[in-house]
Amino acid sequence: MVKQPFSLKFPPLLSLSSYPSVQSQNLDVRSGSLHAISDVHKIVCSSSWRLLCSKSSNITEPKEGHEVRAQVTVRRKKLAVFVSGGGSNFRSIHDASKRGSLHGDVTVLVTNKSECGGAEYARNNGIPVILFPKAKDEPKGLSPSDLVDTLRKFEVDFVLLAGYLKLIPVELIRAYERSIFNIHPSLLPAFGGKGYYGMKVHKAVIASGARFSGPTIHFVDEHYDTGRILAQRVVPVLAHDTAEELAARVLNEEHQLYVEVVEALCEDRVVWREDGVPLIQSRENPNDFR
Ligand SMILES: Nc1nc2c(c(=O)[nH]1)N[C@@H](CN(C=O)c1ccc(C(=O)N[C@@H](CCC(=O)O)C(=O)O)cc1)CN2
Ligand SMILES: NCC(=O)N[C@@H]1O[C@H](COP(=O)([O-])[O-])[C@@H](O)[C@H]1O
Repeated sequence: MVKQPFSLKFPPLLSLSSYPSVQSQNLDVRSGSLHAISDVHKIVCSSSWRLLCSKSSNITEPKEGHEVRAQVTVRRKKLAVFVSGGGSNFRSIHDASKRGSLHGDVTVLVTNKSECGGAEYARNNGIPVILFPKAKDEPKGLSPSDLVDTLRKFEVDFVLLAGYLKLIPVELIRAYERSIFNIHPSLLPAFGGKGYYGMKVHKAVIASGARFSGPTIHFVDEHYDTGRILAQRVVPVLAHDTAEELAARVLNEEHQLYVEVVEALCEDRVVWREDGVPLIQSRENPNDFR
């Protein structure tokens, strides 16, 4: 679950102890010197930040103008990805996990199309595949509460929808509060909702005369595409674009954007502004949010 590590009041207070997955005993900080701790993520704190740490740590207040670098161990996250088609976003996320840029692992794939490209890729990479919901003509399948129980057994932290075309049931929404995300191929709230998926989205964008489009990543709530927007990228819609050309341009940005967002999720860098808007804290500069 995306916790509220701190509310964004300036000067922002970074309370490590509010990071649920932080083991403060791994905190070993001296101004200017860092000790390598496996799976370490550095939080650079300039003097404008006050680092409130758990009692057991021995952080000293930064001298004026000094940087304090805190190293904390963030627990590696477990990811469930939901697909219905080719799974190129799923593969991008899995690639980032394998190359080490993403502090998490895809531990299970969920699909309503057991023979789709994403499911085949998962089976070829040793990732368990779960069918949900079953097709009407299939004998038995998981109920929504069975699905929740199964994801709990896999100790899933975040649920990532990537081209999944069925409505996520409210049981899962409630069980994974603020922990289910979706990527949509338009600049929501435009061109979203029931009936807007795949090429239908790009055809509607072109027909509308819109000059820009791009992917949106948002929190998932009970309705299609109405959850809080977390990240977007913009691409031009060219005068003579076909839907396929626009789709390819948007998809290229999707692959990069989803990896960036999931990296932030796995490093506990998603925070909530006081008005309820979620923000992503920059990995390089903790004073930078977008
Ligand atoms: N509870 C939620 N479930 C899902 C969401 C969501 O935001 N909340 N996002 C969708 C993904 N999506 C857009 O990003 C989307 C997918 C499918 C549809 C749609 O109209 N589906 C058709 C059925 C299509 C099919 O079975 O082939 C329909 O429901 O009639 C709209 C938007 C994933 N789930
Ligand atoms: N409304 C949902 C929707 O249209 N999702 C879109 O399906 C495609 C899946 O591609 P992929 O299977 O190659 O990741 C992606 O373009 C994604 O934005």
